[in-house]
Amino acid sequence: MKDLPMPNTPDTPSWILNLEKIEKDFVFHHQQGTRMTVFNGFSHRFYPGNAAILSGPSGSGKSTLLRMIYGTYKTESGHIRVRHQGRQVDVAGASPALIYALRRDTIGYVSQFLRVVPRVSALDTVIEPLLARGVAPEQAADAGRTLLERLHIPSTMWHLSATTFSGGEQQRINLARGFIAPYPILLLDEPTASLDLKNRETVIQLIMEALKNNTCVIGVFHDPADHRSFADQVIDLSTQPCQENLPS
Ligand SMILES: Nc1ncnc2c1ncn2[C@@H]1O[C@H](COP(=O)(O)OP(=O)(O)OP(=O)(O)O)[C@@H](O)[C@H]1O
Repeated sequence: MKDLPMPNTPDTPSWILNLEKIEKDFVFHHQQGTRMTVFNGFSHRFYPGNAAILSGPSGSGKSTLLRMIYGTYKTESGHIRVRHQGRQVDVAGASPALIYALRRDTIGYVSQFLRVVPRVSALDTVIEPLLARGVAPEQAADAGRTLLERLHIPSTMWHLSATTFSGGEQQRINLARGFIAPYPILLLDEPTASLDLKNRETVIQLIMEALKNNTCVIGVFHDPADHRSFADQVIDLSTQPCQENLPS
């Protein structure tokens, strides 16, 4: 798919992410080809410095939408247009190289669970996104230590692999990794689910700082207090059809 240059005119769109008529089905080949439609022509525009919360009942497609924007799930049809390094690109149909570049420079993602790598220290896990951008290791390590301190991970744990960390500790490593590099778009999938009050407050602070830096934050948060504290808009996905279509 060809990338479009960003038009440099007064009409330049101010959106950072533009979902156009996206469709997503899951097909269960081992169950007589049962097809489940999660998105059926969903469109929405997202803006820099804006926080959007995805809401809707369990199964309405909140995580699926984040994974489609991040390029983890394929989009059946429609477009996921992103402003990336002065160009307009489409995640739907993007090459693996473009997905890699988008994830390095433009779209950050904090999933519900940390993918723990054995024998890699917590600090190295956290600073990897900065190293991928060419930041000097000592500068990256300083930034990593600052974030780990803010998220109350004791310094005695920084050089251990997160394999044996508790669920909440792993989630904080995941958050530190997600917030260490600035991204124009930051996707957060229930990032505060297993955190205590003190750490939840730190995460809200980090989100507010990202918003001030013009990041567009799109997230799933179940606590209405989170919605009130920073959300500019709540997008209700419950109106999206979630249907099972048996093959005829
Ligand atoms: N990889 C997959 N294969 C098959 N079905 C999937 C897959 N991922 C998601 N689904 C289905 O898509 C629907 C939406 O799932 P999703 O996880 O996006 O919902 P959600 O709104 O995030 O739910 P929750 O609030 O429970 O986390 C669900 O019915 C789910 O079973």
